[in-house]
Order: sequence, then structure tokens, then C-alpha cells
Amino acid sequence: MVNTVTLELSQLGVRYGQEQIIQSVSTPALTGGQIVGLLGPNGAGKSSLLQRIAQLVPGQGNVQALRKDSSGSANAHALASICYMPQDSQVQARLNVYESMILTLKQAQPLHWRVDQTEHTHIQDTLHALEIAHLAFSNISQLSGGQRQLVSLAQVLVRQPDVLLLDEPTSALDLRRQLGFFQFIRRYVQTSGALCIAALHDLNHVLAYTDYALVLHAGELIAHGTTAEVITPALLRDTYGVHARVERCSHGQPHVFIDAVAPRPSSSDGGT
Ligand SMILES: Nc1ncnc2c1ncn2[C@@H]1O[C@H](COP(=O)(O)OP(=O)(O)OP(=O)(O)O)[C@@H](O)[C@H]1O
Repeated sequence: MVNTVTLELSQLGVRYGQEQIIQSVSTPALTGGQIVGLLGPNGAGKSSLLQRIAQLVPGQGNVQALRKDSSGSANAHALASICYMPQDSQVQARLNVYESMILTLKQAQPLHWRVDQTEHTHIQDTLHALEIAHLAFSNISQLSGGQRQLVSLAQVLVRQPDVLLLDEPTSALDLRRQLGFFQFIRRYVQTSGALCIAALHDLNHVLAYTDYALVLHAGELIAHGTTAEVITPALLRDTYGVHARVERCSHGQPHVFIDAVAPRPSSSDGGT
């Protein structure tokens, strides 16, 4: 049974102290079953926006996250569950991976501390699916960066969220695990109807694995649309400051080739 999730952002903002970091970001309703890439240069506000969507930082505007249950009556809507996977998950706790998974699962159900067999099986299945079952009894603070990243992802997935917010989720993974990661997320969103928004720097990953793209620049949403529409040489020049081409390889897959760093526009050009 597949639920359909929608997420719509209306005039979201984030302010740290006196500084307005995110300026009035609004999107159309993003529907489940998709992977959405959140792009933008360092400091553009990607993490801040994801944290604002997950209600981890305060700010103005509104996040509407709904799940329509196809088994229910015609208009059965519920609030969709949202989970955020941070960019860096340094952990000092003396927990092993399995214990951390139980803790994460139970954070969502604070009055039910008993772990039943179905939940144990679910945790084991999640660890197997991400090929980290062998780490179940390793101390979480002694994992490598890539192992920690996969455990972070497992902690998000074990809660079976409707909306996954992933902050540079493949930055520490080797090539095989990067591919495995995107295939896994693709299966998850297609079978569950969930929506995934992932902040990504690798534009070839964005072209290969995402359906839709949101582009942030200096805290503003400057472009959104299907990934193929959004990633153009003009956008790469204006947003990332590079001269680049988007060309199809022999398999027909578009790729970005970076040719040179573009000169910074002078202030009289009106650029940033
Ligand atoms: N807790 C905070 N307090 C004050 N300023 C912050 C805080 N977190 C982030 N910032 C600032 O907000 C801006 C946006 O940061 P953010 O981490 O959201 O950007 P990003 O697009 O995710 O960057 P990156 O690609 O480098 O991870 C930066 O200028 C950063 O210094």
C-alpha cells in the first residue's frame, strides 16, 4: 500500500542572530516517490533550509507535509513524518550501532520502550540492506567516516519517514557505496511513496539520480524544476562561478564537465 506524500514550503526563513540566512523560500507541492536535489555553493544555506524544514531551527514561514493514505477514505490526510540526516554525525556516546538504532526508533515512540521482535527484525533488515550488519556491535564512536554516514542513514530509515532530508549523504562513501546508496533511496521512495530531499555537491549525482532540483544561492531559491531543465551552463556559471558544459555520454546520460573557474563579476555587473 503506497501513501502519497506532499511537501510544500511557504516563505520559509532562517535567521541566526541578526543575520537572515534563508530568505522567504517557497516551493510548489513536491510529491512523494521522487528524489529532489538541493544544490548551491558552500554557505548557500542548504543545511539551514533542511533543518528549518525538519523544525530543528526556528524561523518564519510554513512547512506543509501531508501524507494521503490510499487505503483510507477519499480525503484521508495525516501529517507526514520528517527525518533529518545531518552532514556530520560525530558521536561521543558509548553505544554500539545496534543500541543506537533502538534508541533512534524509540525516540519516535517515547512511551513504548519495549522492543518487540518485529522491531528487532526491522533493525536487522535495515542494517543488512545497507550492508552494515557486520558493524551491529561495533562502538559507534570508533567507526570510520563512511561507516558513520551509513549508520546515520540507517538511523533515519529505521523510522520509515515520509520525508527524508539528507545532508550531503554520500560525501564520505566510496564509489560502490555511493551508487548503492542512490539505488537504495530510489527503491525506498518508489515503494513507500516517500519524498527524499538531498543536499548534494556532485552535480553528476544530481543529474543521474534526482528527479527535481532546488537551487539555493545566498539563502534564496533561485531556480527549481526538473533536474535536466535546471542544470545548465548559465546556472553553473552564475551559481558556482565556473564555465561548464552539460553533455551526454555514449549511454545518453547527461554529465557536467567543468572547464574553468569563471572570473568573478564586478559589482557593477550586479552579480554576487
Ligand atoms: N548555528 C549557526 N549560527 C550562526 N550562523 C550559522 C549557523 N549555522 C550556519 N550558519 C551560517 O549560515 C550560512 C549557511 O550555512 P549552511 O550550513 O546552511 O550552508 P550550506 O549551504 O549547507 O553550506 P555547505 O555546502 O558548506 O555545507 C553560513 O554563512 C553559516 O556560517
